[in-house]
Amino acid sequence: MCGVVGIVGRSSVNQAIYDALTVLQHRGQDAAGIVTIDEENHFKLRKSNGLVKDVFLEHHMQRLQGNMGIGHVRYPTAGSPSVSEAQPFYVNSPYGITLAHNGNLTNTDDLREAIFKSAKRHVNTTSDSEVLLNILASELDKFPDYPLTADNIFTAVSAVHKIIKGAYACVSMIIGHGLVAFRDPNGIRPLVLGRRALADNQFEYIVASESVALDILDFEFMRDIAPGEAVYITEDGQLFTRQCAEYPKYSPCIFEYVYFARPDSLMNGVSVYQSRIHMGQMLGRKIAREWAHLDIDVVIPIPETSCDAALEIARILNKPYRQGFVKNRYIGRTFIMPGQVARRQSVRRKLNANRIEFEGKNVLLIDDSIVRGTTSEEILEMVRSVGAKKVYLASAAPEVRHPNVYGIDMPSVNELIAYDRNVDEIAKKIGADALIFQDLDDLITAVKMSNPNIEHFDCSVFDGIYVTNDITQQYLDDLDARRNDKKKTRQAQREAENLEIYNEGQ
Ligand SMILES: O=P(O)(O)OC[C@H]1O[C@H](OP(=O)(O)OP(=O)(O)O)[C@H](O)[C@@H]1O
Ligand SMILES: NC(=O)CC[C@H](N)C(=O)O
Ligand SMILES: [Mg+2]
Repeated sequence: MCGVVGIVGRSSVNQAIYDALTVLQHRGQDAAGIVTIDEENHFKLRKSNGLVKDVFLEHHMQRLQGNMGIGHVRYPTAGSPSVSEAQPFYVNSPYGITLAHNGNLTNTDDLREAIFKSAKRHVNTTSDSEVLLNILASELDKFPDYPLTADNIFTAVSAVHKIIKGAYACVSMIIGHGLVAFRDPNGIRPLVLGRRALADNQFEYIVASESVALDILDFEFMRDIAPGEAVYITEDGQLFTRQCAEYPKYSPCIFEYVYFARPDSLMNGVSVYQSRIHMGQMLGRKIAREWAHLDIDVVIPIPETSCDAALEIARILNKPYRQGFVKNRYIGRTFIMPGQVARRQSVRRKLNANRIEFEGKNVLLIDDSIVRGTTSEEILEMVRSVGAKKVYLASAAPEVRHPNVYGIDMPSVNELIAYDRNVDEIAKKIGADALIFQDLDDLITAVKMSNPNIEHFDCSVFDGIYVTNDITQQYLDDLDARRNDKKKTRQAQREAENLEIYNEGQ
């Protein structure tokens, strides 16, 4: 679930983009990149594998000159984790274009072949995002006159919408023009628009995955970019917007609210924090209904994402809420780590149980979701070892039983703990005395409470319904074969020394 940002400013944007990426870090921990356009109309690019704080050293920042730029934090969901697939990507024709992408395309193989045949474009990596950039470039190339008009650019985005499938929230820059951002017709991945007034009543603009990036940079939140909509901000700060999809349909990914997004973000008119409070209310009521016979001493969240829901559950059950785990603040998110060994080890290093809260007690542990079961299995072992009597577990999301194809790296049903298991079997595997999941209808209600206008969500990981209508069993089988954990580990070793054609240096 990567994070993207783009700024069209009136002074240097390097530090602002860096700061935005630090608050989008929770969306991708594997690689980071920034590209700016300097005074001489040259792209200045720095990207590499690693966290934002490690990728950009002072000399890189000094080189990232210019008043316009885009940035990316990566959580790989297609291609390889090699540094050559870190973003933003660059193509030199037409004009020079760079692009950063959050999401995942579902017809990449066809597109790769088609773009080679139709436009003789060779895509040198296995990244879906680089294919996307080449499709956009090829559509922009169809207009003979320079410079491109806003109308040309929107026509190109409309064509892109017709050609590509899947999830995409993109920021892009075209030399001599400005910044272009667009969101797929289902609005699966988030994208927001903001502005900051200058003394002369002109505006600087920002586009970002989450509104938290606007907050910390003192940009005013204008609105979500609509599904299918494109935004074009010229280098001198003129804003153009247009709906470029024929049939846009709001279907945001519900897992953003469950886990991915920061609670202080506002997304599709819904406060992520408030949606988690509502998830806690719905689940709390279900627990009160179905577990009245259980003797619960204390409610304890498994940090960090579940804390907001857990507090509400404790309130509804009228039980004490306790911070039973201490989280190591220097360890990132476990779920978005690339391999199972790393995920398992990092749960241990990240969370430690406070014996005093567990010894001799019947505890109700709350997590926002149980996906592979890595966290729950480790945690259950841990709390037993510090003397918990009975351990009950509740998940603020329903059972995850289907792969994700839209930018969450869950390619293989066999890696999902709820696949082919009922709740009792999952409880047994995890080692819980009792286990309860949120109902999907309740989860949807919880998120919709803040914005009833959203008619539909992408809930594919829970119900197996893919909003792009193009996902076949064959596609899922191929995805599994290509991206399951074992396969990725082998690929990472092989790709480690891949050539970095476009990277400007260390
Ligand atoms: O069942 P699993 O496969 O373990 O995945 C689910 C867990 O992973 C996430 O935590 P993570 O540590 O990534 O981040 P957090 O600190 O934001 O909770 C999520 O919040 C669950 O705790
Ligand atoms: N999670 C994402 O948004 C990933 C973007 C893109 N598919 C990549 O793998 O780089
Ligand atoms: Mg967690």
